[in-house]
Amino acid sequence: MSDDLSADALYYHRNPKPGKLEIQATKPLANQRDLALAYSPGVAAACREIVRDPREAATVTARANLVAVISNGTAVLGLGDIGPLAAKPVMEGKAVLFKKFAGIDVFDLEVSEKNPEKLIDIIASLEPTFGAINLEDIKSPECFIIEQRLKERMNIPVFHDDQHGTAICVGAAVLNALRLQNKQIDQVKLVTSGAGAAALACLDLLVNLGIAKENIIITDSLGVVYQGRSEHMDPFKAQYAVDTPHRTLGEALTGADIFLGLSVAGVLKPEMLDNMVEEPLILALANPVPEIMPEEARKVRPKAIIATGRSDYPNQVNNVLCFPFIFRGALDVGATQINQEMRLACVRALADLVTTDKTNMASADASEVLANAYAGQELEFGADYIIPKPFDPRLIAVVPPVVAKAAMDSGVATRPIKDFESYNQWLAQFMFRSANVTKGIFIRARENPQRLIFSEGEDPRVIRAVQVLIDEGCAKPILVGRHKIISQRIKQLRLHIRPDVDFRLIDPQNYDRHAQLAELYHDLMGRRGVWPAEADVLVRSNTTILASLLLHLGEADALLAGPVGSFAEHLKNGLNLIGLRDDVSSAAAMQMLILDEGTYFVLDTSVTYEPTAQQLAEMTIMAANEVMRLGITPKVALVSHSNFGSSDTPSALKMRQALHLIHQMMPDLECDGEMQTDSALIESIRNRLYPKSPLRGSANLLVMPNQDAASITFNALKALANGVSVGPILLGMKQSYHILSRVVTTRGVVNLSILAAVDAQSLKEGSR
Ligand SMILES: NC(=O)C1=CN([C@@H]2O[C@H](COP(=O)(O)OP(=O)(O)OC[C@H]3O[C@@H](n4cnc5c(N)ncnc54)[C@H](OP(=O)(O)O)[C@@H]3O)[C@@H](O)[C@H]2O)C=CC1
Ligand SMILES: CC(=O)C(=O)O
Ligand SMILES: [Mg+2]
Repeated sequence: MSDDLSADALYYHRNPKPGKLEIQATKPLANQRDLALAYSPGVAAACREIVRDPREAATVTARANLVAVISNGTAVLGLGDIGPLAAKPVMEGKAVLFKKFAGIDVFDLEVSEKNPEKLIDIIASLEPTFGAINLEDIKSPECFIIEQRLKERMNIPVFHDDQHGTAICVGAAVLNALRLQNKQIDQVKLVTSGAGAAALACLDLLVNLGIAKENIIITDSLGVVYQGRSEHMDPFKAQYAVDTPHRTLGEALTGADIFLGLSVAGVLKPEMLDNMVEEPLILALANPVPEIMPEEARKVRPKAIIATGRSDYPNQVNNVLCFPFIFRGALDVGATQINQEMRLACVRALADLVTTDKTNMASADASEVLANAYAGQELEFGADYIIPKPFDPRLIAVVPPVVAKAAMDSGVATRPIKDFESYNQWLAQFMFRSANVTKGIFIRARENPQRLIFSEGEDPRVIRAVQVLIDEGCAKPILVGRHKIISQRIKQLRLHIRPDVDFRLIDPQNYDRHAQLAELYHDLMGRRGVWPAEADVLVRSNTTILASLLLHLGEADALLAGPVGSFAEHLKNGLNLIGLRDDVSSAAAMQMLILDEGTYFVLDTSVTYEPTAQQLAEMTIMAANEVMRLGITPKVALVSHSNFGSSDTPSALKMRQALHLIHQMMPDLECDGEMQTDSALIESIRNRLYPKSPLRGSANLLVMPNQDAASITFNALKALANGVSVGPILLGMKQSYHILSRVVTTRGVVNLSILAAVDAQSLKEGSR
């Protein structure tokens, strides 16, 4: 490791707080009442519930989502027996990976105990605390016995990551590499460096996948493990001892197709590669430094496929690709073990993710996240891409469901999943934080798919989003754009939607209705200074105008303008050609903001610069109805610099008047004001100022006195609190007309599209 990387790593671990994780409460603990619920006396109710039925531990404690990462520090990475204390950074690392990639909570437990019997007793006694056990960096051969005995004793999954997590990733990499090299698995010769936990488990799985045992030679710190060797042997190594004249790694590699290194740094010398076939597969997986550096191997075997355990080279074969996702699937069905069926399902899912252009629930927008995360890297199945990348957001969507299914089919699931569609939607939240909030909208959009017209149909984000909408069955898209460009982009993005089959395509360069639409445009705009000749030019050149006219004619149910062009320009077209609802005097834009603390809405970020009290009241009612449509109960605060009449500035008076109007227009709405933002969000502060406020808990819809306040608040919250936004949701238009922002992602297009679809449905049903 370079001195620079070491220094950076130490800085990373030390700042801003020592270590990599902390515990966070998931429930409020702000007052006497919370204390009574969380702790004595209320907590006793939860205890009694578990006494009544132990399965309730999964509903009243964090256990079902809690994994123990346990090590005694005897085989830490390739650093050897450095002890449990020095192993702690690695275990904290595993913990944060579990959380980051799969939302699983972990306690890392470094145990100072080398005696297998005692360690087994210690770990077995932890069963009440955890939903599963991940053993880590425990040396062989003890690890085999420890795992086996714990599996027998415990009724929760026990998984030795260095064995099975590694084996699963190696299995997927080998299958894909052999496919590229056009080699049959039962014909290849494999040699290991290492005969420990990881190596032997990989071999067990590879034999299961078809490698012939007689084609394997294993080597350890003493060289080849041959039949008859007595020194430094154990029964686990002995299973792979072969009758061979070779005694060294170099000799053993003669004619070998695969080198599998799970030992220590630098043991594979370049000259040893001369003995291998011309196109070998070199898996040099020791961490942090591999058995051979890829550039050295490449000099001797230029056609080799090379993988390491590191993230700074292509083909990172590392168990991080497996453990978060296999545990997610196992925990979600309450599996009592992680068995071979589940492991094989995981191998296939990892291999397929790279080789198959498979569409899954969120593939098209997930691909954009993947492409952005690995900008500039080749993500086409090939010698430098045989295994998924750790930040591939599809892993969480694809692996847990197949693992869960395998657990159910093999009879080890205690809480089988009944509805995989909902489960998939739930998993999507790990890829996209908005997924949990929008899940109900997806379902509604799918019930009655609407015709959504996209005026910028050539934009890659729109094309990807259309793929998702079609895969999800939630819309009948219409794209405005040049046929040739859209077809090319579909191909470049490796999507599978077909123009004129899966979606309607309107090519403005080859459209026979320009004259008719130009006349309509002139009819609508003739008294606003648009001449017939101009109408003709605008309809031909401005796709938002063309799409708006089709929406006006009822040939589409909803329109998504942008993401090219300014919000103001698109809004102007919408107001001109679609117009406002009869009962409102202006439109408004609401942003949804998803933060760790919850989901909030901010109004009006982009339309009316200085709304009147009447306009504020109208937009609040529209916004509250929209929030309800999302399945969330609106709790409205009219925010201000003034707190319940503490100031009589024009702005404070305006908010008070707006409140008065809202009470008249929608008496049941939980709404109060004017108040400062902290009073709006924190009930205890509000209670000190005005305990009789009808608003309870935290407000979730913040109505701002003007556009500056709304825009500033929204952007500050989004930036500082790492928020995800959905919007702007345009309110008040006569038809479902929405505007995509210039910086929108594919997921953002999908989200606004389904909101637009549901808006169109409500319009048809007369419920908005
Ligand atoms: N990329 C990945 O995802 C993973 C990589 N690994 C890496 O694999 C390696 C082994 O881990 P693990 O199996 O858990 O540890 P173990 O302690 O169980 O096994 C280590 C093995 O390496 C062998 N070894 C040690 N020194 C040499 C040497 N000089 N020449 C040849 N072999 C040697 C040992 O030989 P002996 O039996 O003679 O003592 C033993 O067989 C580590 O580098 C680890 O980082 C592990 C898990 C996952
Ligand atoms: C990756 C891992 O678990 C190891 O190197 O031990
Ligand atoms: Mg490990």
